[in-house]
Amino acid sequence: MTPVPALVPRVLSIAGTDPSGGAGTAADTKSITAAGGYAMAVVTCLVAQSTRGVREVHTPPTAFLRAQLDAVGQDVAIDAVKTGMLGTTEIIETVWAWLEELGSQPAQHAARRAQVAGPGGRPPLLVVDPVMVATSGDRLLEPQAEAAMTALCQRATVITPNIAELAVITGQEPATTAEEALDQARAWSQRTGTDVLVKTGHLSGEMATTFWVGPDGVLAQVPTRRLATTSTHGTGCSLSSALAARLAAGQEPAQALAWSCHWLHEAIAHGAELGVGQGHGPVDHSHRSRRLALAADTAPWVPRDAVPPALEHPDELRAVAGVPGLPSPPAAHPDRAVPPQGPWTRALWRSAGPLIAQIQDSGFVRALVEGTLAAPEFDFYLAQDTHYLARYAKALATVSTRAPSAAQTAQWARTAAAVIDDEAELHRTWLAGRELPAESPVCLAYTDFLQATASVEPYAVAAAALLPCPWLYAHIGAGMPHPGPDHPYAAWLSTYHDPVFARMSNQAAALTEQAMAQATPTERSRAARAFLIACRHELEFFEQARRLGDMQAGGAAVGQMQDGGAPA
Ligand SMILES: Nc1ncnc2c1ncn2[C@@H]1O[C@H](COP(=O)(O)OP(=O)(O)O)[C@@H](O)[C@H]1O
Ligand SMILES: Cc1ncc(COP(=O)(O)OP(=O)(O)O)c(N)n1
Repeated sequence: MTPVPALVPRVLSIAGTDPSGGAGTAADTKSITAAGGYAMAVVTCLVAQSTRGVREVHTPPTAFLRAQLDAVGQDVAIDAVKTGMLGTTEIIETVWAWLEELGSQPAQHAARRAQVAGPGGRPPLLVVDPVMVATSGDRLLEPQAEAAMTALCQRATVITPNIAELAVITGQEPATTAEEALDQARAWSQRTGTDVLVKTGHLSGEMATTFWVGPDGVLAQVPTRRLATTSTHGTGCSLSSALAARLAAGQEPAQALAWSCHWLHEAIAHGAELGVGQGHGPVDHSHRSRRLALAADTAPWVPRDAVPPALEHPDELRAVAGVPGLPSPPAAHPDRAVPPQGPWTRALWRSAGPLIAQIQDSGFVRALVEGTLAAPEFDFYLAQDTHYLARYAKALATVSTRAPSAAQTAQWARTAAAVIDDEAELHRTWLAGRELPAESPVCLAYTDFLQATASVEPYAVAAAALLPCPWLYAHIGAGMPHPGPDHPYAAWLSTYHDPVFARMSNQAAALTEQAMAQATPTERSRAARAFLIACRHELEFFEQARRLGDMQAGGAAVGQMQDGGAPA
């Protein structure tokens, strides 16, 4: 069957400007694009602002606002509207009137909209970010326009106020806890029928969780760890715009919220690296897409000249540069609990030190260790790891048949048995009763590499290819703090924290050390390449789960396209 392209929802932002690019229409269009939509923007107010605050606001006549809305609305079928800074009552009324009239658009527009969110005359989705005050404390909505903004909120699909805005809309004092904010949102939603995002960025505490609240209470929540950063300019604009795009692509609220919050979290985490401005800096809206572009790079993992063609002495093996484009933390040193077992394994570690540091620093591993990894990402990882362990154990068994002595054969075979009996037990318990999905491309690529290397390459090359898996896991496990009982992945972390696992890793390193010592210089060179390639497979294996949201969103949109006919 010919693949149907994923639907690209057309999302209109109606908001003010920010010439420094962090908030307003600039943030909205970047966020809609990042979330897979086609972004359009109508400007309400021209704001002379930067990361240091607002200097001046110029508001063009509302007749010109109306002219912009008509220009885009009469030409383009709009799948979702997101409003941001509206500034005055007159602007809110102009937008309201235009939204009402949008209901009588030409038929092809309605047909197109029906594909994404069911039939209906009005734009199927209206996300209102009731912007009132900027982080800098500057007002972006006249106080006398708060009533009109509250009325507009009631006709939205979902609103995205911060704590202070929620208080104005619900007529309460600002909440001081998430529970208070949830109560305010639930009561207001019961009265109006409109859903509310409760954002807790302005509260304190370890978590900055975001909740989707409807009349019956919390429909979905995305727990995210609070980041110690000042790069939070425009977070509200960005979240609401990404959400509008994901909803317009056909995602359910829970999925759309999860994607938007995780994407934003990454953008906030890397905002400071942009080095933009001297005040509250912007988030890095493109961090995720740059990461994904990197994952599609076709450059060889281990360049031809990275490893000498023959290795007479361990010192000839130099550190190989890590993955270009990823942050480069200082090269990793082996943990004392899982040290190299001689000069050759020391040289192998040295060659991969920059890459191992990148693996430890990778978004997946960090989120897993700190406990903020989303449950679907962990489940995906664990399911793939289940496939991996089954094939890894077979590769170990294959190497055992090729070992030069009975003692070495027995050691490899015992490791194979331990992988199946002990390590995979965690997976069996976690995934009990659930159907295992098929192997991912990344899992297949890694396990095919291991099984082929174990079968046909010289013994030392096979041993070196199999070593990164236990060594990296034992290294990560040994270096992390003991997980507390509330850690969602405590069972996983404890498995790799366990001294029994460290012993297994040390044994694999000792066998590889012996094999390298007895190998020819050319075999050692191939072994070093195999070790580096396996380390890189480990990085890919961890990071694949962080592409999960995109695959699911594509699937949802494709389904709707097939049911709804061709795009307009
Ligand atoms: N320091 C932070 N660390 C992590 N996430 C944050 C942080 N500050 C804000 N966020 C996230 O940014 C989004 C916007 O939150 P908030 O700051 O409450 O609203 P606004 O930007 O509209 O004032 C929320 O999803 C929140 O979780
Ligand atoms: C033009 C414009 N619109 C909105 C804001 C406020 O954006 P927000 O996302 O709430 O971000 P901060 O308040 O965190 O900056 C703005 N500054 N300018």
